Amino acid sequence: MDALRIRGTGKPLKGNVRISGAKNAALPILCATLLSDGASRLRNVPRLRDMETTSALLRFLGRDVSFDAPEIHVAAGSQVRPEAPYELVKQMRASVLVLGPLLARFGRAKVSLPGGCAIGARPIDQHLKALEAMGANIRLERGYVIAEGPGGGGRLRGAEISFDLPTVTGTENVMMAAALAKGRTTLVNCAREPEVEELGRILNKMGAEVNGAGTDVMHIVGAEPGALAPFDHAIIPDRIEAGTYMVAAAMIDGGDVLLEGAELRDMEALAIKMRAAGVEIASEGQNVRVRRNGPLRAANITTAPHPGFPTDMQAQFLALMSVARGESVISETIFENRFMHVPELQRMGASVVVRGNTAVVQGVGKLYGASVMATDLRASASLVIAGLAADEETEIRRVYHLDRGYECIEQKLGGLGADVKRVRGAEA
Ligand SMILES: CC(=O)N[C@H]1[C@@H](OP(=O)(O)OP(=O)(O)OC[C@H]2O[C@@H](n3ccc(=O)[nH]c3=O)[C@H](O)[C@@H]2O)O[C@H](CO)[C@@H](O)[C@@H]1O
Ligand SMILES: C=C(OP(=O)(O)O)C(=O)O
Repeated sequence: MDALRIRGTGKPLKGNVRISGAKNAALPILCATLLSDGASRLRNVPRLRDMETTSALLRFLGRDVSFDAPEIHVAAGSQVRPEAPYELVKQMRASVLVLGPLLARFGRAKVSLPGGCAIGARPIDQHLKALEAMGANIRLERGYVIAEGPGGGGRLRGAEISFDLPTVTGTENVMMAAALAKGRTTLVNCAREPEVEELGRILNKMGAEVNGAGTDVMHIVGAEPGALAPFDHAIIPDRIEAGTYMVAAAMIDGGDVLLEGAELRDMEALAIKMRAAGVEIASEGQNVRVRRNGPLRAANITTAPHPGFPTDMQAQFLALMSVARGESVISETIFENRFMHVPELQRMGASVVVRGNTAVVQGVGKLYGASVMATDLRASASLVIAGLAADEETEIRRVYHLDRGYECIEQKLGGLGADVKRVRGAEA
């Protein structure tokens, strides 16, 4: 397994970094290609393990996929197998996003339950409840969701659905199902993430009628069977990757980084907290400038669905607060087990106490390089960020988590002056 070695140079990050396309936008959009035949082209796709996994899944389902980053081409193959096996789903929970499109398009789907993961249980009851409201018959058997359209494989019908809580992939799954359902679907209490809005744009490009994507109420009029068209689309920038570099730039006084192609509009909650901590954040044309000039102040955050503070930035912000002046309180309200980075950051000298869903961080003057273990994607990112500001060497093991979500991280950080090396086949 690969590891990353970071030598803390004490020097602030400086320079430009290009932000890649958004992983969490590309995933549902790739699944939306199942709704039509013909050849779709997706541009600005990041070179990530999750994109490889999705390509493998689409191939398994019978699609012809060629992935040559930053483009993916998907075309209909000769046969369809509406089944997502455990082997692929366990590598990436977002594989569950094939459920809605398969069911809507082919009248049936068999998709492995994703199972629990490091950050929480992550049930999919809201996805299933909504599809049932659209007429699907769903049963769980031997770890699989087995779903059929009404009357043993018929067409889903539009419905009125109110989610018990805003779920990102749940909203996306149901949007794709509604895009081919008969009649009109109303979705209430939808997730409002920019990636959901982006999926709405794609479905409209394909010929469905989606209104309100990006707000909490959506109306979708399904297209007739066979009427959705393939698409050509460039993915929006990855706000979580951008946010991660924003935090990295602020770790050491004097940091000055231009995030090329980042969209500040999608990162307001983070930017406000960064400014409260004393970091300058401003749009510069199509880019975002991050500058730290002076001490960092403690700031409290509470994660919340968009437009609130993103849970996917909590670990990185906590790493930042570990070197700020004073006490900050970090509350995680989305996932029940998303402080896995804390014990590793403690090994590096961070002073953090976790009680339930809250972490209280006392900023320290210095972090120390250590051997640490990545446990999930964003936890890994927080360890990288801490390693930048630590003395001597930090070795981060199990970087495969990081490779799910950060394209060329060692090159990108290297371009900003950091000393980061990948060690192939390091001890697990
Ligand atoms: C591929 C992708 O886009 N992943 C993102 C997506 O994950 P994902 O879509 O899995 O996260 P959700 O928005 O569904 O989860 C939000 C909360 O709802 C709960 N829940 C969800 C569905 C359900 O049927 N029942 C239920 O109880 C979850 O356990 C969690 O507590 O949104 C998360 C929250 O912003 C991000 O951290 C992930 O990076
Ligand atoms: C949790 C994440 O991804 P996933 O939903 O694919 O696990 C993430 O992107 O931070």
